Amino acid sequence: MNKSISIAAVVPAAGVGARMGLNHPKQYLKINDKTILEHTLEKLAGVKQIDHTFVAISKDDAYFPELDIEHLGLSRVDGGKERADSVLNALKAMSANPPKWVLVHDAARPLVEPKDIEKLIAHCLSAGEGGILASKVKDTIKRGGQYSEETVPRDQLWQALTPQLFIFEELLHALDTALKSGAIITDEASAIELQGKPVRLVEGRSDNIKITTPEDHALACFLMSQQQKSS
Ligand SMILES: Nc1ccn([C@@H]2O[C@H](COP(=O)(O)OP(=O)(O)OP(=O)(O)O)[C@@H](O)[C@H]2O)c(=O)n1
Ligand SMILES: C[C@](O)(CO)[C@H](O)COP(=O)(O)O
Repeated sequence: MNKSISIAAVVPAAGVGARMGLNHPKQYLKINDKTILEHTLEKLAGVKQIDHTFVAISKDDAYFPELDIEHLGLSRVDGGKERADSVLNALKAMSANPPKWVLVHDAARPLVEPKDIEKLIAHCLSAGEGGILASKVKDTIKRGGQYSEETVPRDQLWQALTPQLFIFEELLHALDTALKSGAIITDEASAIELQGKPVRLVEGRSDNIKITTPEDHALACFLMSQQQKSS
C-alpha cells in the first residue's frame, strides 16, 4: 500500500476476552448474522474519511482467516501482550508509509455509529488536536472496596469510549514512551496525557458499549437489531 494516507484506523482485536468467560475470544461471538469483529470492521469501512484499516490479531488466532472481510482490503498486524502493545505494533507496521492521523477503535465496540466517528474526525481535523469519543457519567459514582468510601462528584466525569483519534507521530511517541516507562496504559488518551498534550472530549452515544461480559453481549444483540431496523 503506497498511496499517502491521511487517516488510518487501528482495530485492536487480539484480546482473549477473559471476562466473557468463553473458550474462544469474544470478538468472534455472533451478533445476529456476523461476528462482533465483522460488525466493527464494516462500521469503519462505512466512514469514507478512513483511508486504510490495520487490524491487530493474535498470532495464534485461527478464527480471523474464516471471516468474510476480504472485500474490506484490510492489513493484518500481530497483536501484543496488552491492548496498548497491540496498538503500538500496528503503529510501527505503518511507519514506512505513515498517515497524518490514526484512529483507534476497539474491536469490542461494534455498535459505534459512523456519525459519531465522523463527528470526532471533523472536530479533531478542524481544530488540529487529538480527541476521543466519550459519554457523560449518568450514575452516582462511589469510590471504595466493599464499602463506599466517597461519592465522587460526577459533573466532570466522562466514560472514555473509542474511537480515539490522534496525530500519528504524537501517538507513536507517546505510546512508545509510556510503555518503556512501565506506565499502565488502558487507552491511547492516557499516553497522550502523560505527554502533557490535550485530549478533546467529544460527546458520543452511550450505547457505543464495549462488549466485555455476557450481559453486554445480550444487550448488544438487542441494540444491533434496533440499529439495523432504523438503517
Ligand atoms: N492484548 C490485547 C488485549 C486486548 N486487545 C483488544 O482491545 C480491545 C479492548 O480490550 P478488552 O475489552 O479488555 O478485551 P480483552 O482484553 O479481550 O478482554 P479481557 O480483559 O476480558 O480479557 C478488544 O477489542 C481486544 O480484542 C488487543 O488488541 N490486544
Ligand atoms: C480503550 C477503552 O475502551 C476506553 O474505555 C478501554 O480503556 C479499554 O479497556 P480494556 O480493559 O482494555 O477493555
